[in-house]
Amino acid sequence: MNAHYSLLSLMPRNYCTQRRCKLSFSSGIFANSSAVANSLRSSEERVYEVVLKQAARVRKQGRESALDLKKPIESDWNRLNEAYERCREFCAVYDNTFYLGIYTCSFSSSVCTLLMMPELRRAFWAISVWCRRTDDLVDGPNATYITPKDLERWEKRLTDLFEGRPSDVYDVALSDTVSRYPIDIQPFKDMIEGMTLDLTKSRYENFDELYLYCYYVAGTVGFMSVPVIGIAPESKASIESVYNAALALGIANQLTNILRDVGEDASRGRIYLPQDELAGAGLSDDDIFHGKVTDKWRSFMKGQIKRARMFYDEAEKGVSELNLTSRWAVWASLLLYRQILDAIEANDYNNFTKRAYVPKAKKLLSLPAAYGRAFMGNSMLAKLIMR
Ligand SMILES: CC(C)=CCC/C(C)=C/CC/C(C)=C/CC/C(C)=C/COP(=O)(O)OP(=O)(O)O
Repeated sequence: MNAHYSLLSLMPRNYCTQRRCKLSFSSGIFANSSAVANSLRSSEERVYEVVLKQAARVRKQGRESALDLKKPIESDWNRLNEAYERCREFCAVYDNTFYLGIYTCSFSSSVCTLLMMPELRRAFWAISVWCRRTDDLVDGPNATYITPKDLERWEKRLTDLFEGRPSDVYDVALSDTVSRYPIDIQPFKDMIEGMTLDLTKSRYENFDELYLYCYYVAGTVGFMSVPVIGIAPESKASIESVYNAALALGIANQLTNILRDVGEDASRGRIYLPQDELAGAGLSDDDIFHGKVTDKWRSFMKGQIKRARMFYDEAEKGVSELNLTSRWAVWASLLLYRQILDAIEANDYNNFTKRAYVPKAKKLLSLPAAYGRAFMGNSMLAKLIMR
């Protein structure tokens, strides 16, 4: 394990890799194979390149939410308002979803959306709609008919809208959003890549593979969001560190999602848990398909939950660097989604037949807690009161 550490720390500039390495290895549960460490480096390196690319773009256009208030001609305003309104309606229909949890938050899209400024909300609606439509290609009613070729077409549409040639009303809104904020196309392309994986892959050999998948389907959302939210003008943090935290939140959310949905995914023949770690815990695919909660399973789950929490801890470091106006919403989504892990524990790790969920009352209680974190900062006192 130490050898992997030093190998990884030899890499120049790679703040992310070294930090993530700690995240992945410090619990000591995932450190038994050099193949894991080597491939871990490659996934993280790949993702870190996106962090650098995004940070360079933000540096060029400004750290704060770079809302470009250029006024289009009046008829465009109407067209745009109509497009954003359609996105809002679309999001309302998908009320229970988590995409950009900061405004959907599963229990009431309106509550968390209201925590955001109106312009930001519109941008998030547009991004959410695109993410949801992308996800629906492989998870929606037509999923069985979707081929990699269709995803290629979807990517072509994406390029078009980034170049100002939207194909439909939802794309009109997103095309406007990406022209106003320093949003790079790469996370969007990567999300499509994640959907391609969902079409072709139902097992993940090790955490390195899973990490990349989590980046594709959820870390990307963090990269799409921060350019809209913006970094607080008073923040001294590097842009890269804020993007790392955003990435960590996406990964944490997705890991939580995976741990919550083990039974549901298994019923579709999918296992998103690292195969080598399952084997290391003396578990097999069959154990998952049979869905029996044993001590082996509990102990395996404890390790997985511990790792997810480490990603949340990593994410926490960046939330306070975001623009104050949106911090509350991000805290709310973080605190809410993290509680799903507590719910899995409360279910005695039965994520085969029991869905872990956070009761409404608890969710509501998270809002003042999030408010405290956002406005009282990260002090020990705030943490104690607000947990
Ligand atoms: C921390 C910092 C610096 C910034 C925040 C950056 C943000 C907003 C990151 C959010 C990332 C995010 C919300 C990713 C979505 C991940 C996810 C698990 C999506 C799953 O969605 P659904 O499958 O609809 O979930 P539910 O099944 O729970 O409805």
